[in-house]
Amino acid sequence: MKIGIAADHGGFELKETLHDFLTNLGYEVVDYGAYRLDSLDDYPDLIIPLAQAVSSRDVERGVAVCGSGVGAAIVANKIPGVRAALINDHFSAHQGVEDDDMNLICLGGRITGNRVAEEFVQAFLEAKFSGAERHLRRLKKVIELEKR
Ligand SMILES: O=C(CO)[C@H](O)[C@H](O)COP(=O)(O)O
Repeated sequence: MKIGIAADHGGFELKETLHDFLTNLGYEVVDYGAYRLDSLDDYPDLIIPLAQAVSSRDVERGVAVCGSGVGAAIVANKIPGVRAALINDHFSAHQGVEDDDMNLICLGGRITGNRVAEEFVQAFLEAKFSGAERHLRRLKKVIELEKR
């Protein structure tokens, strides 16, 4: 599975940790930056290219990190086809995929510790959309909203 990853300075160190973690698990990781710690970088400049890659299916899923994960989630969800969520618990990391077909996970580099973040990301990547009729019905309504 090809995974995209991106972070601003608030998430840079966690992104580097997750990049190594995912590579060691055998995922192909595409890094959309930042490529160095720069306290003046702006999360939209890093997260938008990642979200576009998820939307165009250049990568199958995305991992976005900023200081809180909030800005990353806000901007990623502006890109049609992206279903992003800020994740702070293990249940939502997989349930968001199983029920809602979440395709981009957002994390707070200033909130979530490295090992916990690794567990969240692994749960996210190993989860699959259930395809249950009620979830498909709701997903179709979300997709319809994007077309308005
Ligand atoms: O979490 C974030 C957005 O949601 C940013 O990483 C955070 O706002 C950056 O703050 P600063 O420029 O003060 O380091």
